[in-house]
Amino acid sequence: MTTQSHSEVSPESALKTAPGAYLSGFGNEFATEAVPGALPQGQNSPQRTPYGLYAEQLSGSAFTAPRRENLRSWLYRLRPSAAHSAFQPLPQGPLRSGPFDEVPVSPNRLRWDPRPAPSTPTDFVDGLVTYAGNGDAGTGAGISIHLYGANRSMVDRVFFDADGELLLVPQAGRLRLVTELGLLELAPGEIGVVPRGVRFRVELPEGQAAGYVCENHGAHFRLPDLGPIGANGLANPRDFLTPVAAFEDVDRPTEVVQKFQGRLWAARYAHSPLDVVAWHGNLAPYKYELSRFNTVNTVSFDHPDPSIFTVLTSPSEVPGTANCDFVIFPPRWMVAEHTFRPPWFHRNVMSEFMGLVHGVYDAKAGGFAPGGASLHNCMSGHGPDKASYEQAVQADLKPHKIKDTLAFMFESRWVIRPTRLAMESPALQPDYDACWSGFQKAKLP
Ligand SMILES: O=C(O)Cc1cc(O)ccc1O
Ligand SMILES: [Fe+2]
Repeated sequence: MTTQSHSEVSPESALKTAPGAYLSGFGNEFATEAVPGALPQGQNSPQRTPYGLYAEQLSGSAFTAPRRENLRSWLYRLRPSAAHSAFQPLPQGPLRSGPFDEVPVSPNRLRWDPRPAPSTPTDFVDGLVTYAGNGDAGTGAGISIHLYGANRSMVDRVFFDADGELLLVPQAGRLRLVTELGLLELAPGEIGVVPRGVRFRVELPEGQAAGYVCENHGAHFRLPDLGPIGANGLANPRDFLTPVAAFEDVDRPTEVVQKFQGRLWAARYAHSPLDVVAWHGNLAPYKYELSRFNTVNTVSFDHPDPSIFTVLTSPSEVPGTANCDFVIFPPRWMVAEHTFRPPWFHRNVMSEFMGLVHGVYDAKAGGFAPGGASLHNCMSGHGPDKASYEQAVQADLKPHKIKDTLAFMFESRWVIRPTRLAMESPALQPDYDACWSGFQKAKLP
């Protein structure tokens, strides 16, 4: 158990915590208290809790889900989170959820330039723009893919997502997520996951930030099985970090915004709801530094399918066929002999949405910029652009390190359907197909 002093107050918010204090491990049963003695011992719901804190169970799975799937935490807070007025609808803005049927889904390969930074004051919630998705938040399947661009911290405003867990992939600017369960600080190169329903405020220590969000409506993200890789490798459990308990005791009115069935709703609280003094359980936010990924790949010839780069997976009910895989293309040595080393041409049944945190992706010599995105849906032919292809077939196959790059993919068993906003965005590249034109015909003897 971790305990902390009540007196360490971060200057930016009234959060009582030791900054950067995390508990390590994936999916562990954690127990943490920001005030000594706040966590009840031996039971979850005593008649009288320590200090009169309010006990609340937050569940992330059905009560009766198998143990492996079962997620819940017990929160001990200054006030019940039930104490609020009615939620009122907010304007819809550019946020969407499934069913994604605003525009006919295109079979074309699509690619977007980075979004320009917002020109008006925009916080994380206002800065979320939905590009694509599948499934339906209401039926617990599929994903929604958003990009965010923000230039101000949320102030007296807190967000939670009733439609799914949020996988955040920062691309520019650090994020400080002040969550009900503690402080999660994220920088580009790291990812964070906030469970469904967990309230949080996003502060921007650098004044601006941009990145990607996968909102997962399906089974929660977990580590993939390793099969013949063995007991270690890829993302190792101990590198996942969950914040220790931290709370703020703030009596200013706070707007709590929730995303519920694709729409935003807001309610007033008389106080900050980030007032959880202690908690225990296995449902909590976590972060992961992607440079910790233990990359496994060929030491002979060819390269395995990119599933070898899976960081987290959200399974569907069909074995091995994910609702969503989060896959990265990290820096790594290329040593394959007599091999075309970049991604080959392929047409896949799974659909692929890609983003780039920094650097250059080895299948695209141009046009795929950090902060941009691409979408290759079920059965669409894609792979190296002409420039990458020509370079790779001529390359001297010495061991070569792919450095200073970080691309990623949200891959799904269901077609990823773009929104109207994405299809009508000026950032949508009209000439993406051209990167595969002009290939020389193969010459038969
Ligand atoms: O489309 C992509 O660039 C991702 C990808 C990489 C690879 O090496 C094989 C298949 C695949 O979808
Ligand atoms: Fe692909």
